[in-house]
Amino acid sequence: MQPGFSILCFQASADLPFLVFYQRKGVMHAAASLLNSSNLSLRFASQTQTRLSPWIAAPSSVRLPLNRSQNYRIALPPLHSTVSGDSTQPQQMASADVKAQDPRIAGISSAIRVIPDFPKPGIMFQDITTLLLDTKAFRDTIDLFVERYKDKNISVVAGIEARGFIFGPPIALAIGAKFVPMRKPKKLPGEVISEEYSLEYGKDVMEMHVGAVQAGERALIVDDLVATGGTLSAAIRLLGTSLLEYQSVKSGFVICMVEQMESNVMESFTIWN
Ligand SMILES: O=P(O)(O)OC[C@H]1O[C@H](OP(=O)(O)OP(=O)(O)O)[C@H](O)[C@@H]1O
Ligand SMILES: Nc1ncnc2[nH]cnc12
Repeated sequence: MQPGFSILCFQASADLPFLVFYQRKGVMHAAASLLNSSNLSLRFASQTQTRLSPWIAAPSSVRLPLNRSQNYRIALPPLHSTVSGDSTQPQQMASADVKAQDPRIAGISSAIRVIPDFPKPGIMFQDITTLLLDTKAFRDTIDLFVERYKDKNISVVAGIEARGFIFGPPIALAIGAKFVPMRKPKKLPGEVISEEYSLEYGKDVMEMHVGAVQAGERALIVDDLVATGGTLSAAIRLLGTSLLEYQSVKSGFVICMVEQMESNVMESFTIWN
């Protein structure tokens, strides 16, 4: 697996160039655009390019796995980050990946041990415990996200159990946000809201405390890896938000920047409170 880094930006306001992120028949699709605020551009796979906005030139080199039964715990192809000199020209995105990557990303990628056939044959397990032993790579991972999000008015970092609990809190502290755990069922003692999501065999549930996030807050969701995207999608639904941005290193270290849309989310949070 090659090292990679990606940012997906999801439309939440009219003035932000966007990526498209959607699910259809259980398949997660994504397509990339530019982030005008940061001069970062990116590319990402789409399996249904015809559904994208016409000016989005979605590359075909990277694609998300089709479904969990096919790919659960099988490593994703790398995602690539790029730097664009002119983020006002989204049509240039497809050729922008010739630009330099952040040099820290290769170190982060190589610090993640890949274990074939764990926990079962055919699976390339991305073991982030080796990255945790490498203080530079660990710090670089946190720094990458902190640098990107420190001035984005984020008030909530939500970490997905369990590995999001490792990377979320240092990011939260560094950007001055609170940390909210998104837990497996029956772990949280207070009143919870729940979101069910599909697993390879059957379903699972993710929970968070009612009142942990208030209407109108802007949140990041942190996890170490996207495989099928089912976990991440459930976290997004749980926050009741509209995804703004999704950022990952290698096949992992996911961050979603989410912001509530006026239409339905605020009512939902009011009800929870
Ligand atoms: O994109 P998906 O197909 O949903 O898979 C990604 C999820 O799988 C892993 O967690 P896991 O469920 O293994 O739990 P753990 O972190 O507690 O080991 C990983 O940390 C993500 O949360
Ligand atoms: N390939 C993978 N490596 C580590 N954790 C995972 N969770 C789901 N797929 C995984």
